[in-house]
Amino acid sequence: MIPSDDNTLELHRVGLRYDRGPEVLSNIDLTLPAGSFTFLTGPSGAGKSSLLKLCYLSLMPTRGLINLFGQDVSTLRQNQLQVLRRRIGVVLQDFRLIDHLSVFENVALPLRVAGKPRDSYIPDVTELLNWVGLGHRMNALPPTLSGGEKQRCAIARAVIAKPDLLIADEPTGNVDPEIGGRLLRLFGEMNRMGATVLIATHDHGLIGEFPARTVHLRDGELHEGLGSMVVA
Ligand SMILES: Nc1ncnc2c1ncn2[C@@H]1O[C@H](COP(=O)(O)OP(=O)(O)OP(=O)(O)O)[C@@H](O)[C@H]1O
Repeated sequence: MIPSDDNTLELHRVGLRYDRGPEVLSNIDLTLPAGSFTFLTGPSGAGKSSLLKLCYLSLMPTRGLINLFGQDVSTLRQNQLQVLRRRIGVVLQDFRLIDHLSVFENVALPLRVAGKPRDSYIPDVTELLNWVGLGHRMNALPPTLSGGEKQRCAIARAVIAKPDLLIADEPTGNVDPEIGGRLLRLFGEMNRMGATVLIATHDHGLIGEFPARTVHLRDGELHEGLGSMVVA
């Protein structure tokens, strides 16, 4: 399989249920064009995290089609899905940091997994950690970090390998507005470099500061919000 250069994500009439429960997502049609920036909003329990899981290929839909980077994901084998997943940067609400690795090693992990030699990435990881305000915590272990520091570490790890698709679930939930604005600029920078960006947030202040397409989930159904734009 030759991975496509088209960073588009398309969901067509997608439905999701957990086990034998009710459908938590119904008939979702969503296209994130290559290089677009989109906010996902909706009340608690509406299905935002579930929708993101479909987008970063942690779950497969129970019906409908998902096309990512030009590939129908239902036709791919596990190793092919793994190749696609490496092109996705993900920030989750529970951070998923590796407790026995330092902040530096957590952030460097995607580059290590990609086979990059350590010497080649030390400057980039150091610069990014300084930028997110974690330069002084580089050697700390995650359990000793505050919630906001963990969040910034998770964001740095998600963007270090310059992903083609960047997905974040409430990425500014634990930081003050100033840091939140700074992190959002980092997502904007990734977007400018070509990444397709999808951010789930309750933070309307953040959306107001950064006008972009907003889609709204309510009772498992998607509604289009503001107009669409690519962040310039
Ligand atoms: N692993 C699971 N097994 C069964 N049901 C689940 C599972 N995960 C989520 N759900 C259900 O799916 C629905 C949507 O949950 P989801 O976490 O996607 O919503 P959300 O919009 O992200 O909520 P929040 O804003 O509170 O994080 C809820 O009814 C939830 O109980």
